[in-house]
Amino acid sequence: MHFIGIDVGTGSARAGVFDTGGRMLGSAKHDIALWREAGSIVEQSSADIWSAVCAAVRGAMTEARVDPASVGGIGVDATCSLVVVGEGGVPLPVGPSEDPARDIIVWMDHRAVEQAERINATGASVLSYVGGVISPEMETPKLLWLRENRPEVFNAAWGFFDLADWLTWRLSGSLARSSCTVTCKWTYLAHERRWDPDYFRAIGLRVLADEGFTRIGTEVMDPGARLGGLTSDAASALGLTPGTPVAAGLIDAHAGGIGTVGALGDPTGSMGYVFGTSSCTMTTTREPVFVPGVWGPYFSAMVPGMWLSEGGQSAAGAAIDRLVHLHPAAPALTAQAEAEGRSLLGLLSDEAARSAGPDGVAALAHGIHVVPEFLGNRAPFADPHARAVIAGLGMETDAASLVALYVSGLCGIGYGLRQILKAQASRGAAVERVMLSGGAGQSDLVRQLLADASGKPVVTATAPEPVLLGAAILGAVAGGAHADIPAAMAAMSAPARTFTPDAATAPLHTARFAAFERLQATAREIRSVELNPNSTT
Ligand SMILES: Nc1ncnc2c1ncn2[C@@H]1O[C@H](COP(=O)(O)OP(=O)(O)O)[C@@H](O)[C@H]1O
Ligand SMILES: O=C(CO)[C@H](O)[C@H](O)COP(=O)(O)O
Repeated sequence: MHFIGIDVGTGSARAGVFDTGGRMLGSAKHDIALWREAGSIVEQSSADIWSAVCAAVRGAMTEARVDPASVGGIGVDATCSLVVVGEGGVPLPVGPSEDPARDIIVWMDHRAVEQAERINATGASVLSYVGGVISPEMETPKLLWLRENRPEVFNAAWGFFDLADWLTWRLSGSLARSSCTVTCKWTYLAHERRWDPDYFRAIGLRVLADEGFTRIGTEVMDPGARLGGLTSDAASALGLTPGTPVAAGLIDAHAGGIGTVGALGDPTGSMGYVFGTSSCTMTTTREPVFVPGVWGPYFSAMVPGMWLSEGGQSAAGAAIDRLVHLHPAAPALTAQAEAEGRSLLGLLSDEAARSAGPDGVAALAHGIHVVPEFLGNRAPFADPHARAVIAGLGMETDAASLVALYVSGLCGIGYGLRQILKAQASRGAAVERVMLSGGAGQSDLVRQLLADASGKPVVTATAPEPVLLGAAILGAVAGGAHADIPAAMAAMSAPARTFTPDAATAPLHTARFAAFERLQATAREIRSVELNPNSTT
């Protein structure tokens, strides 16, 4: 039997065909469109994503050369973006472009910062299950924005979906939501199996409670639960067999967690770290752990029956990309990388590995320090207004100085991880290791640097695409090949290599981490002075 995993990231849709042991037999990837506009607006199209998914599944099946009749289950993960559709799934325009094709407010869209602030000011009790502070990246502030700014669209909407739930609806016709999506992004209380109507009434979304939550989900299933079978329409679009089991889905980061944290047995000692456009830290606990500024604790949001604490940064791979493009050597090195069939970041990673001397890679940073918070701090400060800080730049324009900037940015990502590990450990959620996945964590240089900067062993998976594997694990459980998610994780995932923190570079990282925290705190202080100029006199 075979299983298909579908992973919709920010930049592309991927699909992979796996066997019961978790071996990937074929995969394919298709880019997806993204519109950015002033006002922190970032939008996508569900129709475009659906075509990319269909093309990716067909491509993966062709490469795997397996019979569609042998596909025993399909699992899906996607970014936690908000899809807004009218009756029967007709796309509705979520933004000022009025383009109905643009029916998705992307997770990183920060248009609802003010709504999030107002929601936080209510002090509603559900907030203690999102780290104490709701983020503008979550869905209820975005729904409130829609209601206040585009009431005709809000009123006309037949359904509001997290992208993974929209995809499982498109595949199976089931309107059931995943306990992952609604718990992490919509304030569903999975530990009590209910919405809190008082919350919706208090924040200005009374209508959703009054209508019995029909537009945001009345049936909630654990990830991996069988939602139904592939509809004939979906089957013909994907080239698969109608009736193939479809599983309740996951947010993409959580699929990365499922694809990695069970590889060494008990998931509670291992933090899943998904390093893609954003970064996500996924920590599983048996009991709820309340860490201010770290999202959760969420029940049954990743491993069913367990609790999850989720941290990370809104811009991670995207922050490194932005950082290196600020440097004057970036255009020439991009052209060189393209001519060599590499990406600029791939070239910089190779160059850093080649140039590192006995003092280690971090020494290449040459006194440059970066707090890469271009899109705010998700955890542990839950501060969407935070911005990046770069200290120590000179007039250099050569390739070595660009490598130095790249390495400093990666160190900053690692120190952000260290800060989250520290905050969680202080509340009783310490972990022994970090299980890495995501497109930005593919090079050994990045892996070692993350271990050195965070101070924790970094473990990679044998799966070339652990996020896709996590999605396929859902399909395997829905298809009955494994009894439950822990059994499927044990059978389908395995550790590959461990990158142990290098003791020789530990003092340098300790010093750089102190500088990181100092710069971060200073930037926070400067912002507060700007906001209250009279407070210093
Ligand atoms: N060598 C590298 N060093 C740092 N970041 C990288 C490297 N290679 C890729 N990235 C970053 O990884 C991200 C893509 O990862 P991926 O998991 O494919 O993203 P997503 O799932 O969010 O679409 C991009 O933001 C890119 O800048
Ligand atoms: O918010 C998230 C998880 O809760 C993710 O960061 C978001 O879904 C985007 O993921 P990616 O960086 O892999 O595209």
